Amino acid sequence: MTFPTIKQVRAHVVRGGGADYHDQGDGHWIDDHIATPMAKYPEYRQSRQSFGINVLGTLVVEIEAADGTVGFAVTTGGEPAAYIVEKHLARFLEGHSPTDYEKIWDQMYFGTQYYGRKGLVVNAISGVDLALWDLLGKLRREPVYHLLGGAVRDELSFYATGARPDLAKQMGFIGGKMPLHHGPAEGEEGLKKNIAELATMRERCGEDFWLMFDCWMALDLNYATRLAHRAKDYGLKWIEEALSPDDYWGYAALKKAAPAGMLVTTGEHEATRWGFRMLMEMECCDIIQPDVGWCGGVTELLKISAMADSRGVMVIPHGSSVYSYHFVITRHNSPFAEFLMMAPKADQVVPMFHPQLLGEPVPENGRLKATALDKPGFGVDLNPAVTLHRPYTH
Ligand SMILES: C[C@H](O)[C@H](O)CC(=O)C(=O)O
Ligand SMILES: [Mg+2]
Repeated sequence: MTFPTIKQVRAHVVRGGGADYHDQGDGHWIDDHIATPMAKYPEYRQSRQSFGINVLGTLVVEIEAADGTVGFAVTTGGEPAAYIVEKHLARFLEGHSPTDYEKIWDQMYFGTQYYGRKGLVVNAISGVDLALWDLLGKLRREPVYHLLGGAVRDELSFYATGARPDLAKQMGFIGGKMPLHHGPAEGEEGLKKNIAELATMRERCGEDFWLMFDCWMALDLNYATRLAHRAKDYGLKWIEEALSPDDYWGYAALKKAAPAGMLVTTGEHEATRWGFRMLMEMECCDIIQPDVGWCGGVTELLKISAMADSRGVMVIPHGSSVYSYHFVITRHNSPFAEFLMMAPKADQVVPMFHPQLLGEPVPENGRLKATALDKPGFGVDLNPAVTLHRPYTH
């Protein structure tokens, strides 16, 4: 069977929400005094945008085949990632078959290894990889989840990330992950406030609802251990990304020091099979949370997930919208998924990558049927109302 070869790869930049979900307007819960590694500087404590969390914007990668079919994907990376895609990665695709995604991934990774390996470059590689899977699905007229082995369950169930787990419970989600608002620089007072917020949510949500803290790399081992032990009284299910992603030793120690039954999770800022191998071999966590648009794309996630499965580690991707949904539905060791509440007050369900995608499915009553994914590729279109800017060509 012959497939049309890849004619052109294009990279665009878009501002305003979407895959760069931290790029929101004023008054959004996601930018309201959240603990970060920059919170030790008082001038950067109130707003993550103040230190540049949204500086990159969304990267849109389009891959056009010789027959005119276009696959696309969105991720974070903006203009610098667009440069890498156009000036460096495109050469490994154009003129080749879209079925050769293993070879293409290998060439993208090893062709950039001398300046890449993690972060922005792997975001760019992920964007290309996801656009390639979208193209393959469109050419084969099948949803990506069919190409990954098919659904292992009829529906996805979701926990919600946002400032209002109590509202998430009413909306049918299985749990609520709250941002941690105060880090070590705010001392004992801040720690008490964190615990008070958890206590309030436990009171409102009842005993059995999952409650988690997202610590966004903000803590040190001592603070994280103390937080975990105080949070145990309120049934905290997991403590997420407590430490720097480079501190594998700290995570291994935290996992040992955490109260029995409380899960330690991390990995949204980790990348590739080698990064996740480190997390797993060092026994850093109970759940790994690769972002599909940052870890290397679906091609790499398949390898990460197989490794995790063999060790009894769950893979619950960070955010990632449709790129997560098509993956999670195919994997036994990914029993549920994350839904990021992007409504400014976390009081209603809106598509995670709004407004960039058309047809982006959302959970109803905390669930999404596999059949909602039954469209070619990742099943979404680029919203024509969103302005694309192509800063580089090749
Ligand atoms: C809420 C967190 O600080 C962050 O914005 C999102 C995240 O880490 C997650 O969804 O997980
Ligand atoms: Mg997180």
